Amino acid sequence: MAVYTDITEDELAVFLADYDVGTLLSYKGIAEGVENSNFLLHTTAGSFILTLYEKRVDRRDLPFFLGLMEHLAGQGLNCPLPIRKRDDGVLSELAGRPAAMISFLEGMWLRRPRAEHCREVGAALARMHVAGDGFELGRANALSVSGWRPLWDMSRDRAETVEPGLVAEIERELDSLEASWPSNLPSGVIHADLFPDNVFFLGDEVSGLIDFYFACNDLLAYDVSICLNAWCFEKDGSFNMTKGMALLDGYDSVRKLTDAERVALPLLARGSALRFFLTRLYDWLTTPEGALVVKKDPKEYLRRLRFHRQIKDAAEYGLRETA
Ligand SMILES: Nc1ncnc2c1ncn2[C@@H]1O[C@H](COP(=O)(O)OP(=O)(O)O)[C@@H](O)[C@H]1O
Ligand SMILES: N[C@@H](CCOP(=O)(O)O)C(=O)O
Repeated sequence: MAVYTDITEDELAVFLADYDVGTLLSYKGIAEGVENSNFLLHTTAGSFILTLYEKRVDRRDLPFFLGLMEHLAGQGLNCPLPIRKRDDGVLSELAGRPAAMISFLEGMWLRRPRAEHCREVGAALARMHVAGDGFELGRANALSVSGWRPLWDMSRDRAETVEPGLVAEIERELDSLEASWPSNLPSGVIHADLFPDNVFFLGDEVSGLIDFYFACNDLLAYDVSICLNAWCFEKDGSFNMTKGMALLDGYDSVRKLTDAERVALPLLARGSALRFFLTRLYDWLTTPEGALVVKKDPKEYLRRLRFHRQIKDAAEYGLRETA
């Protein structure tokens, strides 16, 4: 589910009066998503997504997220375009929440992506990295290395209920990552959550990227490692090297990874596996039973983290030698 805040037709009519989007024909809540409340609106001018930003989104970040989508769309990337109000602003308020409308993208996300889709995603990620160049606003990544220990501290006391021995293992991992995390790799605007549910396809081609609400400035190759984690493991937990190769080839076809990025990839993949493990662990331990949100299994990312620890060279992900 992701309709935490419901809206009435009357509230919506008042909200829409600030926009030049024709007359409302219908609206409905969208069940998918985790963070915010989303509605699909049909008006005489077309289809739109209305998002009410919920408590985990800091409203001070909204100009970055909305400005970024506008910048990327302006660079030709297929992503939602925030709809401007009559007064030219993009941010509004509805039912006591910050709210915005963005353009509706056609397509659907793939439940069972294949290697050719991974190639497409790699290329789309690289296009986003290139398109992000020149975006004038900045946002630090609260979920990078300096954010992991505070996040862990919020779950630490109950972590062993998930798996005995976890406290010692995660503390060793944090010590190791904190001591060796790179800072001198190419950086820029990253999506930071480019999971299959945030990439739309029409047929076998990417039709759009959505959900920029974790986007920030960070290492570009960290974003690549997030995609390796999110796209290239099978349901049984095994890494699919064909998918890894396709994703990295796709990325390289648009933006070549530097030698330093290639060397750092296993370390970055450990970090990104830990990042999703930690947020899932927190949600796992704090989401009340019976809540309508689907809890994601933290152990899935613990297994990935353990896998990456064994990797000595990015060639094991399918990364080819540079020509
Ligand atoms: N621009 C868009 N065009 C079409 N559908 C969208 C768009 N943005 C969001 N959606 C729909 O809303 C769902 C939730 O959006 P998402 O941004 O992932 O929410 P959350 O940030 O709450 O996780 C998506 O899975 C998709 O079905
Ligand atoms: N991709 C994250 C959770 C964030 O969900 P989203 O619906 O905002 O993409 C995970 O899988 O842990």
